[in-house]
Amino acid sequence: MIEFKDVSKTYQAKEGPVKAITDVNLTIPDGKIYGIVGYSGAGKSTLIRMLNGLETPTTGKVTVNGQNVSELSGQRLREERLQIGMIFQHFDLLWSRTVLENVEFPLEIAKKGNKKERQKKAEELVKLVGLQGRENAYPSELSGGQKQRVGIARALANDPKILLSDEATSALDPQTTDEVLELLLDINHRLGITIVVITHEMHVIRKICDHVAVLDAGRIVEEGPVLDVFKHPQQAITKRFVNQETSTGSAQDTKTVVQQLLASHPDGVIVKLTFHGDQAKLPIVSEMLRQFPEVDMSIIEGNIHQTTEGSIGSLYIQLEAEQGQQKQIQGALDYLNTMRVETEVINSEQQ
Ligand SMILES: Nc1ncnc2c1ncn2[C@@H]1O[C@H](COP(=O)(O)OP(=O)(O)OP(=O)(O)O)[C@@H](O)[C@H]1O
Repeated sequence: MIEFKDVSKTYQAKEGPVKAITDVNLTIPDGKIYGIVGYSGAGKSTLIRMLNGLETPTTGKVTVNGQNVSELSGQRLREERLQIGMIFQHFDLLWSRTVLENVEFPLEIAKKGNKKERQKKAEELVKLVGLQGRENAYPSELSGGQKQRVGIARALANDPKILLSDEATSALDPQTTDEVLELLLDINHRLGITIVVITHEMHVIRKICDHVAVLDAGRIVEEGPVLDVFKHPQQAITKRFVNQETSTGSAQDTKTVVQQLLASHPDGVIVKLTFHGDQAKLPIVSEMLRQFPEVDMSIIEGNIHQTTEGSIGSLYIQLEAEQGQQKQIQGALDYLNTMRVETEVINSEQQ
């Protein structure tokens, strides 16, 4: 388990003190994939560098598996660091070494086994990350995704209990990002390793994390299971992160379509529906239309995303009914609410 207890960190810069982290309390249980999301300068790197003793808290305590990291030094700190693997945005590979030799490197540093044993271990890891056949390639001959796979294999060489991922997919294109994220998920499932993911992309959080903490100007402003945070973001900054993800078209596109629809169908009611978990798989909307046949529906925009805990989706619809049948629209909305679909009337002539 990883624990941050009342942790603050102030750097002494030339221009004066810089408060990078303020009063952070965080518990990361074993075996979970825990995301820390924040914009540039929020303090993400500082936070994870305190986990392996690369930074020490100014006040408070960081414990990893019951051990206060700042109390460690010398050999004990080196041993503790072997329990923590790390992957980086720019891979940080050794360019003059082959794939296999890069993966062997941390084993050499830790003086583990003989050459043959190290090679065997590295071969297993290269296979685990899906790079068999490329053992003798040099980093310059690999794609970005393949380089990050080498980075992951190297980070796992000393069988760490924790893997820290610092913006590990930020330099990759969307498809390669997803492939690397799938690999991290697979490694978490297969090895039971705890993964701490630092990112500025909510997509990364949604794809693989169980839990998320939102870091803003050095403080954790929101924290919880990923699905809960996506469903009910509390803080403005969290809403911004969630909106990065849950809107397929741009907000402006949706607004334009809504305005056009209202101009052409002035009786319309525009509603945003939010579905989560199993609701997204149920035929709730078709059942609503069966129960309220007087109501016509047009779809404006919709999207659905998968999280590790289930799906979350939003659908913008327009509901219309003949004169005298307006009550049916309210009935339809009430029906959706009883099915625990969140409804938000975003524009209507009746309002
Ligand atoms: N060694 C240092 N000396 C002085 N200030 C620092 C130092 N390292 C970081 N900072 C400052 O601390 C704050 C947090 O930086 P940090 O790198 O942890 O943020 P971040 O969220 O990881 O941002 P980025 O993604 O841009 O690296 C920033 O204001 C940064 O300028």
